[in-house]
Amino acid sequence: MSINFVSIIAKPKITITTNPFLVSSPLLFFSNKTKTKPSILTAFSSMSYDKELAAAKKAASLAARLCQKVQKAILQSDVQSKSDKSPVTVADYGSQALVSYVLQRELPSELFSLVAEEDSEDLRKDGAQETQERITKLVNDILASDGSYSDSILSTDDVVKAIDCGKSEGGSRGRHWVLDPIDGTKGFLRGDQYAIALALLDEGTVVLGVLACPNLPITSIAGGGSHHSLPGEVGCLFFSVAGGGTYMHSLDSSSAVKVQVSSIDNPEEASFFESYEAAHSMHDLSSSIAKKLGVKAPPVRIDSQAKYGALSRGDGVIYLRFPHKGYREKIWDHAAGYIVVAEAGGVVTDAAGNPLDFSKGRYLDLDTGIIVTNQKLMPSLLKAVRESIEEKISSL
Ligand SMILES: Nc1ncnc2c1ncn2[C@@H]1O[C@H](COP(=O)(O)OS(=O)(=O)O)[C@@H](OP(=O)(O)O)[C@H]1O
Ligand SMILES: [Mg+2]
Ligand SMILES: [Mg+2]
Ligand SMILES: [Mg+2]
Repeated sequence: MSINFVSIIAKPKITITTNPFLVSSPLLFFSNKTKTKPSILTAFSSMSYDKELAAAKKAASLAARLCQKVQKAILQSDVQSKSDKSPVTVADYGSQALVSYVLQRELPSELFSLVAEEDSEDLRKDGAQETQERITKLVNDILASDGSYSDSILSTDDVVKAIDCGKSEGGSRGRHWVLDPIDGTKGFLRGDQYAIALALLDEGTVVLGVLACPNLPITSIAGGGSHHSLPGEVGCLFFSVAGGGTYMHSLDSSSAVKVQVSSIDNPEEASFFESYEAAHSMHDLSSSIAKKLGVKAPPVRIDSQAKYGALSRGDGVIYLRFPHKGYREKIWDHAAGYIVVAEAGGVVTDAAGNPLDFSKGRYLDLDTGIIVTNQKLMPSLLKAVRESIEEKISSL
């Protein structure tokens, strides 16, 4: 059953559409070069983030459970709605509230700073009380099912406050958690891929990342260009700490395996990932780059940072992302994916080969786009990217 998006009628208040899980408002839709030096990495590798990692894994796993519950209900509902703008659902809010709350409960002694995608502006408007209550019930139900914090049941006010903890500006000083409560909301609504993406910045560097991908198959998706009707067991959690490698386990277990990016160095054998949504990345540009490189396989289009997770375990070798002119990338769309790939031996740069700099606040300032591959393929990929961009510019 396909779920389309809700058309946005210009009402300045929360639009609870016929789909009770989709919350949207016009305002909300608008809410939308520094390499990790080896010396810094070495310094971090001797630093322990054990407590933070355990808290982040717990937070992301519970948020994944909340999203799975809502996605099941969305897909069982018979609602058709439509929009060409960015959607938000009760699961985005619920996931953000849950992660914010769990991190603060698990790490009570730390100064808490969270840079996250959602805020409660629209939830505070007239008519949004019912939505607030639905989100609060979801959060309390997940906490109760886990048996955590049975001493406290959250009020709607607690939930709204937990969401609003995500307003931090981040930056190059101190520690900041970085969260995308549902990355790939459009994929989530289609029943496809999405991720709960949580990272920790320490002095401007990503030092920890957890990517929960509830719909990603446990086994490789290599060779499968389709994101639909995924067979077999699904639900993966990737996690990395700087200097410690990347690991993955099923969302239903905690027995982790170390993952590594593909070592393929012949582009003819390489496959590449790109956004499912053509509005999020220029598919014509990636196709010209792939052709120049000699890539034979068609692009694998999947939503969200699940692309970084899949690449970190070698399901594909290249990820190309070229937003249309004027779009500014946000740090929560890449921080967790970046460290998951980097710690698995991959390289993530902008289109000019500059490392991504997560220390500049809520946005990433970068040249043209983001490219990801293994160390061996990066030089030829950069050359193909440069040439294709030059050709595109001269053809305009
Ligand atoms: N115009 C435009 N260009 C580039 N990127 C955009 C654009 N609009 C949105 N976004 C962001 O894309 C996030 C979804 O990630 P992907 O693009 O990898 O997924 S998808 O395949 O396109 O669905 C998506 O993340 P979520 O909002 O968390 O779903 C957005 O932050
Ligand atoms: Mg969004
Ligand atoms: Mg996102
Ligand atoms: Mg999101």
